[in-house]
Formats: sequence, C-alpha cells, structure tokens
Amino acid sequence: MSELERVIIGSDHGAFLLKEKLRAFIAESGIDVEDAGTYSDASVSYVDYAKKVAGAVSSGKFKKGILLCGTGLGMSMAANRFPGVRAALCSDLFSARMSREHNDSNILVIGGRVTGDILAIEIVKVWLETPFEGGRHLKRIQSIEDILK
Ligand SMILES: O=C(CO)[C@H](O)[C@H](O)[C@H](O)COP(=O)(O)O
Repeated sequence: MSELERVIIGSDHGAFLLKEKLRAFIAESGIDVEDAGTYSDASVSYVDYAKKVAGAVSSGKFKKGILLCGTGLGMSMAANRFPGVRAALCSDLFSARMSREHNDSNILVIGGRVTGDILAIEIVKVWLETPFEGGRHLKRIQSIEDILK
C-alpha cells in the first residue's frame, strides 16, 4: 500500500462476514482501520451503519470509508446524502480504479451478496492504492456539491 491512511469500515448483517475479512486484510496491510460495526450477523438496518461511516467521512474525521451490505445499493443511497461524500458502488476493478482517478470517491461500497471475497479484497486494494488525478476532474467533482445549493 502506497498511501497509508486511516479507514473506517461498516456493514449490515448482509455483508458482516465480508467486513471481517476486509478489515483483517486492511489491518494486515498496515493501515489503521476503525470498525463501525455491525458486530454480528444479527439483522440490522444498513442505514445506521451508512450514517456512522458517511458521517465520519463527511465531517473530515476520516478521509476514506468502506461500506458493505447485501447489494451495496442501500448503503450507496444513504451515504451519498452526506455533504462531501462521494460513495462508489464497485463490483469490478476498473470501476474501483476510475472511481478514485476521476471521481475522487471517498467511500467504497461493495455488495457482499454480489461480489466474491477474493474480488472484494482486490477491489479494496486497488481503491486504496489509486490516487485522484485532479485536473479536469476537480471542477466536476466540486460541482456535484453545488447541485443542491
Ligand atoms: O442494499 C441493501 C439494502 O438496500 C442490502 O442488500 C441489505 O443488506 C439487504 O436489504 C438486507 O436484506 P435482508 O433480507 O434483511 O437480509
């Protein structure tokens, strides 16, 4: 990993086991990872965990977050309500890389019932390692924030 940063990770029950695997992978990579839950496979609402992780990124406490649920859809919808959050649902390596290079995504979302564990780990690795390109993309991502002004 070239870019050592703190990361906050959260999931609902639909991706609890994947969260445990990704958390271990991130920690083994030497990156400080905070676990926002959930802490078992008991049924919970993804919204509560989206709020924890997206809130922490939106406030600037964490630069990057990872959210996981069954499909990744509910987490994406909830996380992208937070100012400054650019949550990207990725199920392939190209999208993960482009979400960083072009969109400066600050939350990666993966569906644990969609994406296998090995691919999910590769997606996390690419996402954490890929820098934002800036340039022509900067104005575009800034203007996302202007939409609701
Ligand atoms: O994206 C989601 C919600 O929109 C997730 O897939 C949830 O994990 C899923 O809805 C949970 O479903 P369950 O039947 O309650 O396990």
